[in-house]
Amino acid sequence: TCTPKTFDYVIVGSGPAGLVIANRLSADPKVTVAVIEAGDSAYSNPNVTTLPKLITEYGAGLDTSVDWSYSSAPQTYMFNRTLPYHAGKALGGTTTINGMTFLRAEKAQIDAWEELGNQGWNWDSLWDSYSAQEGFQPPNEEQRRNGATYEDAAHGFNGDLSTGFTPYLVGQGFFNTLKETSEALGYLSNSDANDGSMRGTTTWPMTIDASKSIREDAARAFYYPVAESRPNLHVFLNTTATRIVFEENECSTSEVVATGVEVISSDNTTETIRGTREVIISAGSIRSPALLEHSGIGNQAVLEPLGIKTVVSHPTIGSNLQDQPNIAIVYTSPTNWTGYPTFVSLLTASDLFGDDLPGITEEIRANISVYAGAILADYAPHTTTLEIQEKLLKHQVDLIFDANSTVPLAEILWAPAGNLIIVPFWNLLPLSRGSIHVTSPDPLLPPSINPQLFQLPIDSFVQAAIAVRVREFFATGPLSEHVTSEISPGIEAVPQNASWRDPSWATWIKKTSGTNTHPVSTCAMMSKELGGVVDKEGKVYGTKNVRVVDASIFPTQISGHLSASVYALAGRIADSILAKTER
Ligand SMILES: Cc1cc2nc3c(=O)[nH]c(=O)nc-3n(C[C@H](O)[C@H](O)[C@H](O)COP(=O)(O)OP(=O)(O)OC[C@H]3O[C@@H](n4cnc5c(N)ncnc54)[C@H](O)[C@@H]3O)c2cc1C
Repeated sequence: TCTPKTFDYVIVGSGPAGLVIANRLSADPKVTVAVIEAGDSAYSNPNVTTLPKLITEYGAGLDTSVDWSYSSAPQTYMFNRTLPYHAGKALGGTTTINGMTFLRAEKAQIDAWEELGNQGWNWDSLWDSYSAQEGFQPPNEEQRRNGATYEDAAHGFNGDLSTGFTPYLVGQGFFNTLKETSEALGYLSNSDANDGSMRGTTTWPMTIDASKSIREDAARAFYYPVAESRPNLHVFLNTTATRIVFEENECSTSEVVATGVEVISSDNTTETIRGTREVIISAGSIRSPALLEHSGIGNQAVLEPLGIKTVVSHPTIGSNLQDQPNIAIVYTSPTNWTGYPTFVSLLTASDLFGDDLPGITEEIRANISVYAGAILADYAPHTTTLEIQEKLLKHQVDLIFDANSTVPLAEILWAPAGNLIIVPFWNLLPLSRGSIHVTSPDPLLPPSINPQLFQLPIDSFVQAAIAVRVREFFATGPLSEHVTSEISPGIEAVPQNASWRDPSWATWIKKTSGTNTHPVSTCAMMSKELGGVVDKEGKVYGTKNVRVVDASIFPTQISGHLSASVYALAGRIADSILAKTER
């Protein structure tokens, strides 16, 4: 049979965003949809489907065929280290390799998206999408005994995306030990972090189909169930989009019109897949800005030296990258722990800094202009202004450092494993800003990924403040009864009573941290005045029919894990595309 090459909608990328949009648009049999995906199907790939039974089994798909396996640019503020940077390359995108943690965001964070020029974007309106998509499978008795709790009001039960607790949840009383310790230290316990109030110690559900003990990636939720019944939905696998093709109109000064996407197939043939209504880019935070740049949409200072003609000038594309650093404290334990841990403490700035909060807040506020200057100095020329950068930082600081803020700033995972308790943790909301830009005219080469972790010293202070709290947990009963000694960083590297300002913390952190690979905001959805790349419906400013819909358009980083909110954001934008076509 002959494959059609003209569709109403062409979607690049089949991650959670691309597949939600494809699913929703192709529900109408009269509408034709193409999805272009550089990777292959991972339907029966055991590195993808198998649920880890132990934390050491986590990440089977990493650095295999379903991972782009990028590296970061050398990190100026981390002794010039280059960090591994994972991103999924398969039907299902990064949900085929991710940790499957299902945690949405803090309500105030999504409400704040509206303040950045996205009228109508707030927690309550996003909730419709969050809950309609979710098919929550409540925990069984054994899981409850091991710490799984939930609230009905925090979940949807009838959606396509199955969520639930791991069948291998660690027992041996670990969660109760953690919870009692957390409460002894004065932190909240949270019976369900998915209702917009994330703070506290809790267990998290995962994107899994608990009934089959299998990973619920984006394709399993939104593609395979409809694939056979929708001949109007066509997926091009092993096919890489190289640039957006525009209508030739030399004299037009108005919005450019996309007519399709140029692709290279696995057999190395180049062709154009035509989209008569829209081209939707869902290639993720790393490749969406790169694809726009290769198509001539971007910052002229980046494009011109590579010989790429600027079709639409967009100085901020690829800038504003926000990612998180990840590091672990490790203790030995006399107990031999088995099972898969999904235990977390989410702490706010006041939980972290306690009595130091007013002082550090004052220091941060006094330095906003300095921070903005440092960010600008690391950006490509002419990206944004000091005034706008200050405004964006102030918006973030207000959310996090207000004395009554409920926004989690720290995520601490508790992972008992064999005779160890491993505790990865991260500053959820760094103020540092990085960038992703193409460095070659060859669209098959990956862009330079530069998260600029620890560009601003405040970010390592936050990371150190978390570390101090983790040590306090281990020194407090009943958790203290389950550990013998600290093996990372160890008191030789960081003295036992080192405060968060102690330089030994900063040294260890910068020498040892990796990235948490939660990149967002490289094509931010914000008002044009603030340097937004897309409007509140994902449409790229200056184009008639190009949208970006994926994690790259998050206006800000969030305290949840990203996939739940990527699904919901895509669902909401699908609503607005459908509402337009019905008009
Ligand atoms: C190691 C790791 C662990 C994570 N753990 C969690 C977790 O536990 N919970 C959670 O919620 N989130 C987690 N995340 C984050 C989450 O999975 C991603 O944020 C989310 O999948 C992003 O969705 P997306 O649609 O924006 O892009 P992606 O899921 O990255 O999808 C983009 C797709 O586009 C394709 N593509 C890119 N360029 C092109 C091109 N030019 N042509 C054709 N196709 C292209 C890619 O191959 C990919 O399939 C994790 C991420 C990583 C890397």
